[in-house]
Amino acid sequence: MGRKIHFTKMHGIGNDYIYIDSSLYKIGAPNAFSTQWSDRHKGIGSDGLVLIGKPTIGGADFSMRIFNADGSEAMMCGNASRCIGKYVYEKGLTREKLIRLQTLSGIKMLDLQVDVNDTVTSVTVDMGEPILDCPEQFCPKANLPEGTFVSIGNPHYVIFTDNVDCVGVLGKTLECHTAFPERCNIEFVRLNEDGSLRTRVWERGSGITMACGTGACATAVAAALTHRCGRTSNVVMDGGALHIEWRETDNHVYMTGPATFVFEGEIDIP
Ligand SMILES: N[C@@H](CCC[C@H](N)C(=O)O)C(=O)O
Repeated sequence: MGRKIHFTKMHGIGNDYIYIDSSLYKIGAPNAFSTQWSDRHKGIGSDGLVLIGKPTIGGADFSMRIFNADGSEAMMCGNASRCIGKYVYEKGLTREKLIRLQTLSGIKMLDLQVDVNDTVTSVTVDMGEPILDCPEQFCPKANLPEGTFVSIGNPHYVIFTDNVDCVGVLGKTLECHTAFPERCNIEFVRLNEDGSLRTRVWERGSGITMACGTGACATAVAAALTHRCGRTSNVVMDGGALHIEWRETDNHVYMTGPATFVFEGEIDIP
């Protein structure tokens, strides 16, 4: 017999996901549900599905699993991490403002900024250390535009170009390029006159999205490595901006930005 489950739609500067408290429901086939529910015509409409659960390891308060719109599971999601911080605090699942989130890429610390009305206005996420080594099978001689590979829980290839709108033409081809055996998220970036970084992103498994948190971190790291910026920068994506700091003292990347509730609903599952 079918049942109804409660979901919450949230976005982080336009990167929208369906959030489900998986401690309340058993979601047997999250990959298939992500594809079905993400459909913007026949489903709820989103860039993917996020399950918020109890941690399965010590030292964490909550856990996150993130599925792209094509059903593939990712190791990490920057925008969803911030949304989870707002979700667990404002829905009363915790009173803590420092939250340890278990992800497939390790435990991430969320630092919530809360106003006098007890509303979470922004969240800073310690995204950990960037990994700059290319994947083992990466073939530098492959026919790729020049770019910088940065992994920050998931893989990104950052291309500096004046024409960031080529995301629609090149994104899919580069995501699935033979240089990236596990596919890749692709960022097209232009340095603005004010020093900010205008970025358009093609996400592995979801296509063009309005923003990508890990993509913003990868962009900032690539810009610092190539001396286009210092160690702090504002990354401006289609849906808004994130502040990124690649801290010298611990080599960690810190991402700060908002998180927003959109609506709540119920959906039938078999
Ligand atoms: N939107 C995310 C990243 C989601 C996963 C990515 N598409 C992948 O497959 O690696 C973010 O905000 O970081």
